[in-house]
Amino acid sequence: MQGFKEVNAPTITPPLSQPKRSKKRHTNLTLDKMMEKFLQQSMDTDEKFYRFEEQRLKIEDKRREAEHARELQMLQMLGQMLAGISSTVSQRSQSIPASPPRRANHRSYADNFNYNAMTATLSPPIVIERSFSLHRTHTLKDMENIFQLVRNVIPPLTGKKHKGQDGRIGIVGGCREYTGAPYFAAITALKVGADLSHVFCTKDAATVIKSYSPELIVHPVLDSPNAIHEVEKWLPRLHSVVIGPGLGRDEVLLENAKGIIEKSKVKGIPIIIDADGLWLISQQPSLIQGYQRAILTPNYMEFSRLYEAMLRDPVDSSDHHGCVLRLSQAMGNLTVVQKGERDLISDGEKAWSTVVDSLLYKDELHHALGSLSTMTLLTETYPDCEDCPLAGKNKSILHVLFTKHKEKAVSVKYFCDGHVLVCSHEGSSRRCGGQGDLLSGSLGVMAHWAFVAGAEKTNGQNPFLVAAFGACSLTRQSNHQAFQKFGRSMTASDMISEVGTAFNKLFET
Ligand SMILES: NC(=O)C1=CN([C@@H]2O[C@H](COP(=O)(O)OP(=O)(O)OC[C@H]3O[C@@H](n4cnc5c(N)ncnc54)[C@H](OP(=O)(O)O)[C@@H]3O)[C@@H](O)[C@H]2O)[C@@H](O)CC1
Ligand SMILES: Nc1ncnc2c1ncn2[C@@H]1O[C@H](COP(=O)(O)OP(=O)(O)OP(=O)(O)O)[C@@H](O)[C@H]1O
Repeated sequence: MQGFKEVNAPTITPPLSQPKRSKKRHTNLTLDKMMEKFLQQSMDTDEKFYRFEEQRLKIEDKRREAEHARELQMLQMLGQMLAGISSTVSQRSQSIPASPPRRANHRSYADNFNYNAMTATLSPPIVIERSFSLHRTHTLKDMENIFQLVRNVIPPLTGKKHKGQDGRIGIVGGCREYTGAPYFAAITALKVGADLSHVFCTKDAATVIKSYSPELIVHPVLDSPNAIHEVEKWLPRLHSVVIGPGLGRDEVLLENAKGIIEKSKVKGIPIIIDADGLWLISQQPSLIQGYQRAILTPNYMEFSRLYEAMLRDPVDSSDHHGCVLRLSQAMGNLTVVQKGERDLISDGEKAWSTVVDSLLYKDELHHALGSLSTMTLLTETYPDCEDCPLAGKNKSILHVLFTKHKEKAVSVKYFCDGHVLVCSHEGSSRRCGGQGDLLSGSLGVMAHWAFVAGAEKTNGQNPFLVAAFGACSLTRQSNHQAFQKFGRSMTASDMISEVGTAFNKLFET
């Protein structure tokens, strides 16, 4: 009260002539009125304040709604994108602006999509990441990205190098029956750009192979009693070994090849396993299982053999991508190149994609991701996730982590089929023998190049995937060029003559 009087003192002017009592009454009346007035003013002010506050909240709500709608829209885009990917067989058609690579894990592929910048700062950001298409198909831009990674790992030709620096490759194979295969692989390695190419073969194959080419260094040791030791002596000088072309199935030779693989693993040398080397692996997978510097290059037959040995199931002909992925995983994430009409390449890595959001309510989330009909809820156990409305979808995997009150999804993750890189570069319909040997020889060189190039050159990606893509496209391009010239009479030797120009066409631009 005291404060009230003081505050209002200047407005009170009681008449001086009035008796004390009535003056008091008058004063009381005035005070009552003033009190009433004050209360009224106070109420008005409060009302004004609340009206203003209400308006402010409305605006805030609208802003949130708009933001929310934007985020929902983005999730829908994601849904459409994934639905498109799973249903499209020939062309991926998104043209989402790529931001600097943001990898879901250390192996995920280029062109990750990061929508961070598209989200407002007021809400926790939505992050949609997807690793490089490594899925069914690629846009031209995606393909160009991988070609660029291959180009990055090719060592420049300079006057400062000495012989051997650009690659010393060993081919383990060549027996009485098969002399062409190791020759094709070894000469291709040279034509691609290796400096030295060694062939470790049996005694009776050696002279024949030497007669094909003076460029090759041929060691007639593979059937000698101390074969493993003889090859081991050379291993410190080799950058990679290709095991299998023309090796045959002789028990002694396979046993020696096994010993060479073991010695190479100890030295950490990249190993490419092809042809009869794959036969050996399908008998004893543990020999190479888990050695991630190995690349397996099976044709369809070799792939089936290995798949059945590892997964105890026949190949699922309706899911080639999944089979390649599973075989690679079963082998401990080795790089697998399944050769064929389209070469399928995988290191078994799955690509996590993530959507993070704190605004989406369950039903909205369900709606937004409704088009992800090819997805499955990840069966990871999140305590708050059991009544997730997205459960039961098939194919890829999704996990949703709700807040404590199960109202808002704070984290959504889905998963693509995994990394399956497809090389469908144009080759030809000619299927003469020896093309796989060209591939393994060129892969021997490219695996070394990519391996030593470092993560910066491969954009942090698995160098063996980059090498495999490079070797597959080169083989197919050589095939294409040779077929243009020779048609049905084209042979592996004709392809070898094209390796140089094919290489220039693809990589020296
Ligand atoms: N000039 C040389 O010296 C050359 C030597 N070479 C060397 O020969 C060795 C053995 O190699 P490989 O491929 O013939 O043996 P392997 O895997 O047992 O196949 C056997 C049978 O499997 C089938 N088949 C094959 N591919 C298939 C496919 N894609 N899709 C479906 N089926 C397929 C086909 O069966 P068919 O159709 O005859 O019934 C085939 O006959 C090895 O050391 C290699 O390096 C070669 O490099 C060539 C040049
Ligand atoms: N149907 C096809 N169409 C186009 N290219 C193909 C086809 N099949 C295989 N290729 C290409 O030929 C290359 C060799 O694959 P192929 O299946 O002939 O290997 P392989 O049987 O191991 O060969 P090799 O005769 O040397 O043992 C692969 O890189 C692949 O790109």
